[in-house]
Amino acid sequence: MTGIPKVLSIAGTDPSGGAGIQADLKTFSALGAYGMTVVTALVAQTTTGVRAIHEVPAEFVTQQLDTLLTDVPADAVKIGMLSDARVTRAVASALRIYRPPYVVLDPVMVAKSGDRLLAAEAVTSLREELLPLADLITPNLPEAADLLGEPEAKTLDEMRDQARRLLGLGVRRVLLKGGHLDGEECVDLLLTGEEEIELTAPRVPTRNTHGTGCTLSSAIAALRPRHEGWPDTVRAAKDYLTGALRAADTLAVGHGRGPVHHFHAIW
Ligand SMILES: Nc1ncnc2c1ncn2[C@@H]1O[C@H](COP(=O)(O)OP(=O)(O)OP(=O)(O)O)[C@@H](O)[C@H]1O
Ligand SMILES: Cc1ncc(CO)c(N)n1
Repeated sequence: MTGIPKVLSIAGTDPSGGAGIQADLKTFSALGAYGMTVVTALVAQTTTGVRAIHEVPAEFVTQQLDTLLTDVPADAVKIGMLSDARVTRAVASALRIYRPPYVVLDPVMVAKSGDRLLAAEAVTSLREELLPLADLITPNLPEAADLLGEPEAKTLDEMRDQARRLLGLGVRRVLLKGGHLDGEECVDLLLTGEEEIELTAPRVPTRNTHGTGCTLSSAIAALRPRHEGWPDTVRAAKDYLTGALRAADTLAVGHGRGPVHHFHAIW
């Protein structure tokens, strides 16, 4: 496409600015996209964890989506925290109506602090209604295990098997993130149905990793309209994230796991 891509994040909030919709907007701006948002939940959280969640009624999520998308079509959509099954279904129904060209689904379930961001009973709706509408899903290892109803992968080989089984659930492409495994490198696996690609980045020695998942999926959505294909886009997005992680220690935000630092990159 030509021009500036208009990219929509459908997600929850983070007042500390490190994760959720705030991280998504920072990522969109840093990568030269025009950011838009539909809020699914207000979350009282910071670098130390989640204190409370105030859910947005599903009807109001639909109202936000209709109001926005009848005026401004999105060139790409990133979906993050959905909170419950009704919101999940509301988002699925809007995707069927408005058919944005690229849909990146980060199946957010549990925050790094261990707090649930998606009701356990909503996993079925996520799997059955939303997964088939996504062009790419970006689960971490616990999320992949939950979607498959299996134990978490502990090795790269187990990751590969699970990524293949996720494709079997009817999703078009899977980026299985290996950030939770140990090792000097962070290896993610991209399965497109045609190719299986290992994406490797050096593990940045920092405890400031709040918002890595949000940043990666947003970077993919921001970059996809201007890149050739998914492998190219995902590589560029991972490079952006690694840079933001390397810059994380220049920030000193909060008493827990601090956020990554978004700066204006050349794309
Ligand atoms: N210390 C690190 N250095 C480099 N890359 C990392 C590091 N930690 C995570 N990553 C990368 O960050 C991305 C997100 O990985 P992770 O598996 O941590 O996702 P996540 O658990 O969904 O994140 P979040 O908790 O923010 O939702 C992946 O590409 C992963 O490889
Ligand atoms: C709103 C929100 N979305 C996603 C995450 C990822 O952990 C978070 N902490 N908060």
